[in-house]
Amino acid sequence: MNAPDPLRPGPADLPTVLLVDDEVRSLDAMRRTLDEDFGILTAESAEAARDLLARQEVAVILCDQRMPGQTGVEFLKEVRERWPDTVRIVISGYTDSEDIIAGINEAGIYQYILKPWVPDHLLQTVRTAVEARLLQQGLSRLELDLRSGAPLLRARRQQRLGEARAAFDFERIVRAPGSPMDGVCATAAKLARYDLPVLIGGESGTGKELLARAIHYASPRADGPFVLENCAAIPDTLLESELFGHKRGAFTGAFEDHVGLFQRAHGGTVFLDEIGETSPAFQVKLLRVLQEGELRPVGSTRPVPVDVRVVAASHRRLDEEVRAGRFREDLYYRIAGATLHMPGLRERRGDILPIAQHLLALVAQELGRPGMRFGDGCLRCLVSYDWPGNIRELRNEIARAVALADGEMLGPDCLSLNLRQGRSAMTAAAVGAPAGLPASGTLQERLDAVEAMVLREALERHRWNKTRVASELGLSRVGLRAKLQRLGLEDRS
Ligand SMILES: Nc1ncnc2c1ncn2[C@@H]1O[C@H](COP(=O)(O)OP(=O)(O)OP(=O)(O)O)[C@@H](O)[C@H]1O
Repeated sequence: MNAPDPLRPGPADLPTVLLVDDEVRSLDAMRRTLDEDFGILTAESAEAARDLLARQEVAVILCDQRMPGQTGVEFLKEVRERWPDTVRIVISGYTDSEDIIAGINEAGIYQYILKPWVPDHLLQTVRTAVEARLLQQGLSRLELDLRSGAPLLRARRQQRLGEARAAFDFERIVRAPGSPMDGVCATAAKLARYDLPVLIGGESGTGKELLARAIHYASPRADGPFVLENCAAIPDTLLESELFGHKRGAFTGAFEDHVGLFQRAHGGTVFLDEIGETSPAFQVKLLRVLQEGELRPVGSTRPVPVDVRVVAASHRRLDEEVRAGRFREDLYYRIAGATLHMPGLRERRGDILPIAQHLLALVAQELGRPGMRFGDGCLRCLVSYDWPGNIRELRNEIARAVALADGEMLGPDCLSLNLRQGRSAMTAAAVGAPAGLPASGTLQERLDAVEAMVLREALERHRWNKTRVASELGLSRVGLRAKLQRLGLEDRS
C-alpha cells in the first residue's frame, strides 16, 4: 500500500477535503474514494490537521471519532471556533454514536457517517456537503456548479473513461489476422452489452483478465468500477472478508471495519479470477450473495444490497470440476451465464509474433532500451516453443532477453535454454524426472501430477527459495504457496 502523501495538493480548481484519521489504511481508502472529485489533504493526527488548516483553505473535514488524545468531536469543536467556514463530518463505529450525538450541536457537525462506510455514500455525502457550503456562501446554482468543479469533473471522468475504453478495447487484444481470438472477441463484445455473468476458461497467462476488462469497458457498466480478486491468492477465511467486508472485532486482527470488494464494485464489474480454487464453504456464501443481490459483512447482521456484474475465470474446466464434485453445480450455473474459452498460445501460433513484437516494444520502453529488435534466429525459437505459461511466460522471456542483450538485436543466445532447445519447461522437467508420471487416472489427476513434478523440480533446483521459483514459473509467491498446499507438497521454508 502506498503511504498517502499528506501534502499532495488537489487541483486548484477542485474543492479541498481534509481527511483526519490515525489509521493510515482508512486514510488511504477514503482518499481513493474521493480523490477523483476533490483535492485531498490527509492528516494522521489532530495536530497535523491544525497545521494544514492554518496554511490552506479547506471546504470539508472528514474526521474519525477515535483518535489518540482527543476525540473527533472534540477536535471538530475547536475547528468550528477557528475555521467556522468548514463543513465538518465525523466518521464513527456504531458504539461511539452516543458521544457523537451529544457533541453534534456544539461541534456544528453537518453529518456523521457510520462504519463500515460505503464508497458511493461517502462520495455523495461529501459532494452534498460541498454544495451546502457554497449555498451558505450565497452562490447561485450556476456559480455553485462551477465552483464545485462539476463541469471539470464531468470532463475528467469522460476523458478517463475514454482512455480506459481505448486501452481495453477488444481491438487492442493483439492477434494475427484470422486468429482464433477473433471469434472469442466477437462473442465477448456481444455478451458485454447484456448483464449476463460470464465465465472465462483457459490456461494461466492466456489473457483472461485482459478479456474481462474489455468486457467491462464495452458494457453499460463501463463508468462504474472494475475490481478484481484472485481467489487462489488468499486463504478462504480472508477471501470472505476481502470480498464481502467485515465489522471491527469480527475476528482476531479485525481492528477496523472493512468495506469489501463487492461493495466497492457497486454499479460495476467484479472479476473473480481462479474461482475454481475456492472451497465448498466459500462457494455456498458466494452463491447466496449472487442469488440474493445482498451481502452481510463478516460479523454483521445487516444486509447490504449490491449491484455487480460477475465475470469469473478459471484455468480448470469447471464443468469437469462439477462432475467430479469439486465445484458446486448451482454456483456454476450462476456464474456461467455464458462461457468463453481463451486458447493457449500454442493453439494460435500465428499470434506469437505480433504479440512478441508488441511486448518487445513495451518492455524495451519500460527498461529504457529503445530500438531493440528480434533477430531471425530468436524469432524461430519463439514460434517453435510451446509456451506452457502462455503470454505471461512470453513477456517474462522477452524482458529477460532485453536485460541480457548487449546490443539492440536479440539473438537466440539471449533466450533461456528451454527455448533454444525448443522444449517447454514442462517437457524439460519430465525428461529429467524419474518415473513419476501416473499411467492412469483422470486428466485432472495426471495434470496435477505433472504440475507437482514441475514444481518439485524447480523447488529442488532453487533450494526451496520460493521467490525464485515463483519468478521462474511466472507465479506470485502467494499463488505458488496455494499450489503447494493444494498439491500436498511439503513446505520446507
Ligand atoms: N493478446 C494479448 N496481447 C498483448 N498482451 C497480452 C495479450 N493477452 C495477454 N496479454 C498480457 O499477458 C499477461 C497475462 O495476461 P492475463 O493476466 O490477462 O492472463 P490470465 O489468463 O488472466 O492469467 P492468470 O489466469 O494467470 O491470471 C498480461 O500482462 C496481459 O496484459
